[in-house]
Amino acid sequence: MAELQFFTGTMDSGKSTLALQTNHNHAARGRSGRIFTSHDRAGAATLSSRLGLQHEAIEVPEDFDFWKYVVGALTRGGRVDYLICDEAQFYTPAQIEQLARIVDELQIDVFAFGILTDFRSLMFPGSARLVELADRMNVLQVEALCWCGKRATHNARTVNGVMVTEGEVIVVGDVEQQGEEPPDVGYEVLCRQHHRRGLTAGRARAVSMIGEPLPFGDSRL
Ligand SMILES: Nc1ncnc2c1ncn2[C@@H]1O[C@H](COP(=O)(O)OP(=O)(O)O)[C@@H](O)[C@H]1O
Ligand SMILES: Cc1cn([C@H]2C[C@H](O)[C@@H](COP(=O)(O)O)O2)c(=O)[nH]c1=O
Repeated sequence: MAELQFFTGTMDSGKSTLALQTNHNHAARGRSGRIFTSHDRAGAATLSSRLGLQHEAIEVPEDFDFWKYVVGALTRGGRVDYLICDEAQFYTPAQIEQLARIVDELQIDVFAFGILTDFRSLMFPGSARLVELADRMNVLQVEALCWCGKRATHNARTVNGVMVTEGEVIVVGDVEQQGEEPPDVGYEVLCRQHHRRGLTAGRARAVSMIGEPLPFGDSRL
């Protein structure tokens, strides 16, 4: 039986790497797949992983119709065994419904990868529909970590190094690496407590460097 599977985790938890590995393993067994993505950091029509791998992909704009695309490919005599769908948080709920229909009516496996919540910790509409419709939901095993060492569960956005909670939902960007200058718009993965309190690594560092003795010790961070 074909399945709609949703692989989710914070930014930088290995989703795109897993998407490329999944494609590799299925293709190595002679299965024929199609790779889709939307707004990848590496540019349009590319699925890229921070481990350095990348693959050509089909870009998914808002008006793209998965059902029409797959039925068209099959009608022209093509073979489609599975779909890899990266950055699925950016797909519309209607597109997620098309993916579920492809699984049910065409018996084609769909592997979708994406983050669950945006920088405000609200679900992306596409991810919410995936949670509602997926046969199986898998949380990535490699834990991305908050600066405090706890498992990171939330994606924070920073503008000039300061965490923000207002702005456009879609802004392509990357997590900052240690020691790097903060970019104009960047992201940082945090535990819930530090996301809720707006306490990024940079702010925690600044607070702990204030000369005055802290009334409650470091525990207030
Ligand atoms: N230099 C590195 N050495 C080993 N692992 C790395 C390195 N750089 C990134 N990674 C791994 O790659 C993961 C990010 O992979 P990626 O597929 O781009 O994530 P996602 O698609 O979830 O944002 C990191 O969590 C880390 O485990
Ligand atoms: C939280 C959040 C993220 N984005 C963007 C930033 C990146 O370009 C992608 C996530 O990619 P990754 O492979 O999972 O690292 O999403 C956004 O547009 N809006 C947000 O709120």
